[in-house]
Amino acid sequence: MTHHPLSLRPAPAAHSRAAGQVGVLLVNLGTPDSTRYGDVRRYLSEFLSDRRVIEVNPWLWQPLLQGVILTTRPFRSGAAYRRIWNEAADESPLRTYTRAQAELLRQALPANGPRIDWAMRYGRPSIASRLEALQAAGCDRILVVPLYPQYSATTTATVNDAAFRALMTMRRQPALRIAPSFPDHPLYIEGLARSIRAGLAGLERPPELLLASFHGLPRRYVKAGDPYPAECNRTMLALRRRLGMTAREFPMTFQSRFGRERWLEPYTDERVTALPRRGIRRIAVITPGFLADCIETLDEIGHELRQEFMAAGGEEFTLIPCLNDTPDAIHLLRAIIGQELAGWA
Ligand SMILES: C=CC1=C(C)c2cc3[nH]c(cc4nc(cc5[nH]c(cc1n2)c(C)c5CCC(=O)O)C(CCC(=O)O)=C4C)c(C)c3C=C
Ligand SMILES: [Fe+2]
Ligand SMILES: [Fe+2]
Repeated sequence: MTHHPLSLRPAPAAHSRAAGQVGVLLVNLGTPDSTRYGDVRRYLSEFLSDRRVIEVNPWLWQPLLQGVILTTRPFRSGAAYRRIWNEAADESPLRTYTRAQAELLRQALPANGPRIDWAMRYGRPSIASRLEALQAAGCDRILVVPLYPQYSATTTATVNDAAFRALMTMRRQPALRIAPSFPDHPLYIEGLARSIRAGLAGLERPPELLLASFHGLPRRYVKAGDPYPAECNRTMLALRRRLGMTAREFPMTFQSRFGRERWLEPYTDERVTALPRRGIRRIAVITPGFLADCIETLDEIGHELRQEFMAAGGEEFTLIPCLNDTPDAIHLLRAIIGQELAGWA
């Protein structure tokens, strides 16, 4: 087993011309190139082969993944992506919003400020390709910002892995910083509170229950030390305090269970479909585990969960959007970048 890369890439030619600049790389999860079977399969294969995401012996997991899972799942996921696809730009919403966040940050920052770029952990543009582009543009100091409000080894840590793996092939590496998670950053909480007010403002009758649904995680990972649910709790404590609500009035649940083992509970779908029986027929759902709307929020909540709630006797289902490319999101990212570039910019 080699512990050093065998071929180190030559430093980019432009580097010597304009060195000394600071770069910022925003990174979100990823997305297939299209909704076609082959593209969705390739994307899911990369994602679900990440050993941070699936902690199962690859000798057991890979045959299962490359066999039954990747034969069937891309059809279901492809149909879901087709329902939410941004047809105008021919890309997924997560990609659209991540790019928009980067573009709006560029406009918001001074011309001599840091160079802003964006990448996806799985799919394109890859972290390695954008780190190289930043370096070629003269950035010898780069801040990586994983766009996950709450830390998890399955999301944040694997972004960091990919960034450092890209550096492994460079003879001349940039200095690298990683921004921490921001579960209860005052500007995140403020933005969420404002999005709730805006989301409910247009309704004829207020919902009987407001519920926060976070992406789930196998319980096994939490028992092994993943701090994700503690970070979700920090978001909820701060948001409830900000709104003057109790855990009963504003509960949290976990969505997106995958496979047979136990995930974080309560499960969003079970909790929501039980509500009409208890007389709760108008609900609003917010998803504070995501900075941008994606298949998990727009389709799993906005489409599937809505249908399940209505089929169970629900009457009104309101999905509150993520901060996406709103001024609140840009304000938050500016603050995080400013804070984490201290001493650099
Ligand atoms: C199977 C294991 C998975 C774990 C563990 C997991 C953790 C995790 N994921 C997010 C955020 C996102 N996940 C997204 C999609 C997605 N996630 C999984 C599986 C796990 N996630 C799958 C199979 C998929 C693909 C979608 C599908 O086929 O149904 C996305 C959206 C991507 C998009 O393009 O829209 C996000 C964002 C978090 C925050 C998290 C743990 C904390
Ligand atoms: Fe996920
Ligand atoms: Fe999901």
